[in-house]
Amino acid sequence: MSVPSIVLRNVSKEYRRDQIRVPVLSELDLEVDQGEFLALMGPSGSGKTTLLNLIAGLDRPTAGEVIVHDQDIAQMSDSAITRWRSANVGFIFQLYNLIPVLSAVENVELPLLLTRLSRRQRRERARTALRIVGMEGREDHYPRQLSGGQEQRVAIARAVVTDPYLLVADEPTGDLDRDTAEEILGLLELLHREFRKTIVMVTHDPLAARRAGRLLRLDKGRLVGDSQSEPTSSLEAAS
Ligand SMILES: Nc1ncnc2c1ncn2[C@@H]1O[C@H](COP(=O)(O)OP(=O)(O)OP(=O)(O)O)[C@@H](O)[C@H]1O
Repeated sequence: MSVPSIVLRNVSKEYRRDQIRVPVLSELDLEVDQGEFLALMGPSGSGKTTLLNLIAGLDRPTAGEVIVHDQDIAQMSDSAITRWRSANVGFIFQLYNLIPVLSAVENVELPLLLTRLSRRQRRERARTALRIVGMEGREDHYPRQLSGGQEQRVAIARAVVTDPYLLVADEPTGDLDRDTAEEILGLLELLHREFRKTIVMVTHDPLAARRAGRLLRLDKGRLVGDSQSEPTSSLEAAS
């Protein structure tokens, strides 16, 4: 069961602003097992989003290796990494990032435009994804007609519609009230438990972090803690 699917070895990341080097992550080692649900916490500016972007192949380290399923994604060409990302990673953001002029089902279909699926197959898959996140019957609604929690459900459907093995979530409940946040966390748990998705979630919310199987803390670009949190069993919110 504990097969590391993501391995970061001696990873450092710095940005350059004008001539000034801004070190963000330093000599970081991390293993994430296949099917693990990992939460990342830490003060603002500690490098959480930077680390998430490296894991998801959105950015490259300045030094070190980022090995995902035995491939060093830091060494891939830009086009290879784009293909890899669209097949393997689903993204969930704090502010949902839905396209306002597209309906729920059209938003969910977007990642499938890069595949060879027919229009009909795309629509079918998008409907299935919406059903899984509890949005059956809302396929033709536009984002402005949905609540924040419903928008996030649609965004999660869009993240899973290509059946990626990895979901990265950056503050997925940051803009939601407590009850809605719990529903969204229940949905992430469902995807983790029932669909065996590996999930890496950045959060400032200790209650959200507790839903994950493991919690890591970043401080000034270094991983400072590694604790098992108590998994919860509330799947009812997603049913
Ligand atoms: N593209 C960039 N160019 C230059 N500096 C950057 C860039 N992206 C991030 N940084 C800097 O890297 C540091 C870490 O940023 P990051 O967004 O990873 O932190 P974070 O822990 O996710 O913060 P928050 O909790 O506020 O979202 C910050 O000092 C930020 O200003």
